[in-house]
Order: sequence, then C-alpha cells, then structure tokens
Amino acid sequence: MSSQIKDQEVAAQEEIWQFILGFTATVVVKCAIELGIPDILKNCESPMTLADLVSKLKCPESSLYRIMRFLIHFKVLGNEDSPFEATHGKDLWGFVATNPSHSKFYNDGTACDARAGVWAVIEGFPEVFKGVRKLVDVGGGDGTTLRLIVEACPWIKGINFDLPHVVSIAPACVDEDCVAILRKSREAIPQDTVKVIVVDVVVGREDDHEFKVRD
Ligand SMILES: C[S@@+](CC[C@H](N)C(=O)[O-])C[C@H]1O[C@@H](n2cnc3c(N)ncnc32)[C@H](O)[C@@H]1O
Repeated sequence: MSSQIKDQEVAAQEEIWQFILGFTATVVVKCAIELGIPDILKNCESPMTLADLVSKLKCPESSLYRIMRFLIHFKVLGNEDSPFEATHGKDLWGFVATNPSHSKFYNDGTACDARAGVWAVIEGFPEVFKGVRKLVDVGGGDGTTLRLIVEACPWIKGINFDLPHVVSIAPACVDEDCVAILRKSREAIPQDTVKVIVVDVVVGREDDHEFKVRD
C-alpha cells in the first residue's frame, strides 16, 4: 500500500472516530459544570491539588483525574502561564541556568532516559544513520545520545548543540558548536545529504497517531 493511500486511510479513520466520539467534549464539559468544578477553582484561595478536589467533590479520583486531564488538554481549563513559570518567575531553562545542582539533576535525568531509549532508534532504524557524516544533536544535553550514536556509527562526526551552561560541563568527548554554525549548516549543506532526525513524543498533534521517523 502506498504511503499516500495509507495516510488517506488513517485520516478517514480519524474522521470516523470523530463522528463516533465527537460528543465526548460536550459531555465532559457538562459533567464538569454539573460538578461545579469551574466555580470551585475560581473561588479557591490557593492552588488545589487533585486530592483536594476529590475530597471536596467526593468523586472517585481516577474519574476526576481523567476529566481534569481532558479539560486541561483541550484548554477548557488552564492558565496562560505554565505552572512552572508562575512558581519560579522564569521558564525551566532560565531556572536551571542559575541553579547548577538542578541543572545537573535535569541533565543526569535526560541522559538516563537517553541511555534507555536511544538504542530503539539505533537498532530499530539503522537506515537513518546511513550516509550521515556529521550529526548535530539539537538540545543534546550532556551529549549522551550523541555519544551512543557515534559509538555505534563511528563514521559519524557528532556536534552537541545546547545551552552554554549545559555544554560547558558536558563530557568533552563530543564536539561542541554554536548556534551560528547550526543555522548556517542548514542553509549550506545540500538537501540530499542532510538529515534532520527528531526523536520525541508528540502529543496533541494531527499526526500523533503513529510513531514516525522523518528525514
Ligand atoms: C528534554 S532535554 C533533551 C536532552 C537530550 N536531547 C536527551 O534526549 O537526552 C532538552 C534540552 O534542550 C536544551 N535547550 C533548551 N533551550 C535551548 C536553546 N534555546 N538552545 C539550545 N538548547 C536548548 C536544554 O538545555 C536541554 O538539554
């Protein structure tokens, strides 16, 4: 089956599911209003946890969790500022830049995640690395992902691109580079010899129904 026909079939399936389950949003919002959730949140004096809401409404926690997740995901409820920014007065990257211990904690966590997950890409999709001579890991943290890839594919030259406070303490076995080189390389290198490899979890996007590898 051609990928175009497959995409059309997936789109058609999504449309059918939309017809079948399209009533869900209306029902969840009705349920939230009947429970009085918007009023409770509007009138509370300090931030409420899910447990606070459960004890106030005497609802099963798992059901209330699903209702709240739905309302927040579809932006029926929510703040303009992220909770993190509201608490710390800056975004996560600004915060870790001035908190070295938190930065290390964060980098060690993402490195741990990379050690567990990057093999799925190296072993599951080895073809994406064929013909790649230089690989820039954008937001590559302490370089763990890049190091594993370069070890498995020694023909690749790795460039770890991240914020100065992260790159400055990353182990030195990967090359470091700067924003200008990254921007220029995208313009300068011929399209047929460049691959941008994105490995991430995508939530709430039209094409989030499949795990895709894109060049
Ligand atoms: C979720 S972590 C990913 C870490 C790594 N790629 C991995 O999978 O283990 C996102 C990374 O993006 C970096 N980052 C955030 N803003 C950035 C920016 N403006 N320029 C470069 N890197 C940035 C952070 O420092 C962090 O290391």
